[in-house]
Amino acid sequence: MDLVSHLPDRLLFAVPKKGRLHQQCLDLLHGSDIQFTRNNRLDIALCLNLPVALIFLPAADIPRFVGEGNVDLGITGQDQVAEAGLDVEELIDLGFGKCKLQVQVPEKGEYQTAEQLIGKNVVTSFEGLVETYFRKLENKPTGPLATKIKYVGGSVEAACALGVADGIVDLVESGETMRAAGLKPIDTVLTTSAVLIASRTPSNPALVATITNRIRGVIAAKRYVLCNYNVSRANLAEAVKVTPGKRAPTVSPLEDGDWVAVSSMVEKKVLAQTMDRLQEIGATDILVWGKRDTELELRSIWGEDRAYQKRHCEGISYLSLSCTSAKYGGSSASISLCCRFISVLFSCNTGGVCPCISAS
Ligand SMILES: Nc1ncnc2c1ncn2[C@@H]1O[C@H](COP(=O)(O)OP(=O)(O)OP(=O)(O)O)[C@@H](O)[C@H]1O
Ligand SMILES: O=P(O)(O)OC[C@H]1O[C@H](OP(=O)(O)OP(=O)(O)O)[C@H](O)[C@@H]1O
Repeated sequence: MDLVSHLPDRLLFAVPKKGRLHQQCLDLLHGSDIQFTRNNRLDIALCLNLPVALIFLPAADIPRFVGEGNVDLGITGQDQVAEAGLDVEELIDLGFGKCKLQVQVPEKGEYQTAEQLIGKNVVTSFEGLVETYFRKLENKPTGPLATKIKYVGGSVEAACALGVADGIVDLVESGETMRAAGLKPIDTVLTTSAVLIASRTPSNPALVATITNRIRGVIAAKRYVLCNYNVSRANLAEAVKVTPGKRAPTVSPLEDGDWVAVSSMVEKKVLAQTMDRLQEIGATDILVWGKRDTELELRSIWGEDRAYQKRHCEGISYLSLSCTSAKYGGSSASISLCCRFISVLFSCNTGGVCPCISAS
């Protein structure tokens, strides 16, 4: 098919061609039934079931193409949108690609605050955001800055060790890269996650709305599970407070007039606590339906600060978990289970103790 002559009829949708956001974007397109086949080495793919052409671009270039109206829709990081400084419409926070743009300095160095970097060498891939940051810090709205901001395209963390920088500004997720480079954070410039963005002048607003709604549905399905349980009418008000749903729960009468069945959407990250609470209230027959998301569920067990643990789980099917729980008389329990069935843990209150994890 002649790609170029087919493009004008189609809504153009830019997705990152590589890097951290690439695979999750492909998963999102798949979940939204946006079907395509991408020929080897081609950065354009025509959709088979919608008048859409996917354009595979570096994440950093996507805000420019969308902001200047050449492309209708795009997925990239909020950091890239802010860095480009162009007017685009942010339609949905997609909830992945979460990280922070941080000021980092050598762990054992002389700098403890960002102010101490004024007049020094700072290396980054985000020149625009870093200039804005130091303008504020130096209280200099216009004119040349005292701080020397130097651009590098990648491996920013190496700049201090190489003697090019006194401090750097770069993206941090788990913190492993910076720790390994002997750096520590001293300030956060912004927090970011992946977003769906649209041009202010899209070629086909109705199709933009259709795709946006499909993606919103996929995101909701990833974030929520459906929780069903039975509860006595006497405890219904309390149970509804615990499971208010997205809008409201569905409550159906049971043949036993004193009891009702409740069906409600629950955010995965609070599912464990929600199930514990429902049990305390006296709900029975608690069943959870929905796609499992191991990363989210692990986070709900270990908490955000244990995010690094998740790395152990990527690409493996089985985990060994052990935890000491007051519920089990302070004894230690070890189990191996398939990632897909990790939700089994939800029925096991870990008593706030962090389980250990290892791949097996
Ligand atoms: N460690 C990270 N964790 C989560 N999200 C990240 C991380 N690093 C980058 N991102 C997000 O992904 C976007 C693209 O960054 P990435 O470094 O993957 O792009 P790239 O430069 O195109 O790829 P590559 O680094 O493979 O050349 C960033 O703008 C940010 O929003
Ligand atoms: O806090 P962490 O989880 O360690 O992640 C942070 C690293 O991830 C990004 O780089 P990436 O690996 O995408 O490569 P790059 O340096 O070439 O951009 C970022 O630039 C950091 O180097």
